[in-house]
Amino acid sequence: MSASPAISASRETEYSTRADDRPPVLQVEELAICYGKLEVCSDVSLHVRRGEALALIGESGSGKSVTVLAVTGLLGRGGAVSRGRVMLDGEEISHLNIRERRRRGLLGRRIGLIFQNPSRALDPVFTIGQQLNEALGLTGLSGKEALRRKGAEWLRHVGLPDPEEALDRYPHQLSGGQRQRAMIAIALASEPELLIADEPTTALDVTIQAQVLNLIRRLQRELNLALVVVTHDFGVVAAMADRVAVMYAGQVVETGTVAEIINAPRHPYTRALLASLPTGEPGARIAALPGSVPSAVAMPAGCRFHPRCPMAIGRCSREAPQLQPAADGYLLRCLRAEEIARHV
Ligand SMILES: Nc1ncnc2c1ncn2[C@@H]1O[C@H](COP(=O)(O)OP(=O)(O)OP(=O)(O)O)[C@@H](O)[C@H]1O
Repeated sequence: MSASPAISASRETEYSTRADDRPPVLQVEELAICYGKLEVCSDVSLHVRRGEALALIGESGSGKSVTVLAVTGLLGRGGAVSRGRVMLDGEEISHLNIRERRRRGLLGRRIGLIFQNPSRALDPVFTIGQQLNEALGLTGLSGKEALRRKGAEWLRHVGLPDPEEALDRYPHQLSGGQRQRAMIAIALASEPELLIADEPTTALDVTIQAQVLNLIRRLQRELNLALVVVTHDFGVVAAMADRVAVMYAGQVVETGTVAEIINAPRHPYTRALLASLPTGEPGARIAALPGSVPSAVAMPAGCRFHPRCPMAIGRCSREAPQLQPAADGYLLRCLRAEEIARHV
């Protein structure tokens, strides 16, 4: 029996335009990404609207970071989009080089970035105020006093104590949590429409993580931003997102609302990921997921997850499943989707 027809991109488009006539802020359609001849992502489709937060989740090596790098145009040496499209507000941007992206204000201006490590994102030789000024300048704001006033306002917005004073500080004069807050202020000061947060709290102390997650979520809602948050942590998904795209081996394997994915996951990979979380109950056993994500040089034939899948049958090693609608707005990539649906 053959696999179902490839419909991922068209279905993503169909679903994404049903509820709201405006194009999504970000729409990624059947994206493939190569480094040299190596295809590290081969079929990524997702979208996010204004006021909505989408989490990208998957184990290390599943392709989350390269997907957001392709969106920002920062794939680096040898990296390129080889198929598919990235659309920002309905305009295709996948083919634009860095110079053209800068000219159109895509980097920093329309797409804000929050990285895992603020020390890498902040420039150590400039004060927080100077770095805020650069972002504010992108909105057309000018004049020393106006910039200072607005800069302090942003630092107050992200909860930095003594915002006026913090403007004159260098990054190394702030604590880790404060640096992360300053980076968030700088990312938002240019008033982007899309905010991308790649593992935004992994480098922070556990006690600070929840505060920073809450801050990003609050600002995303207040500013009605489209947010893509990259994580390997279902706690972050639950705290931050409206919808989730689960990635495995360079593909989206399941996408739906947070409630659908966390309460009633259908893909065997998502189920295994959730089953491997500690429950907190004393003596509870963790069902660990055996094996690891295959590398791009040794991608299994058929379903990429089949060697690790507890539900795999013969055809899973031969047929490559497509991302299919399993319910309204809910997409699943599994050859056994219908059987699974009967048991949900
Ligand atoms: N610069 C690069 N050159 C070649 N291959 C790369 C490069 N960057 C990433 N890859 C490959 O792309 C695949 C996806 O990697 P990616 O970093 O996107 O995964 P991830 O899901 O973000 O993992 P992590 O959670 O560890 O960041 C991996 O197989 C990785 O080895």
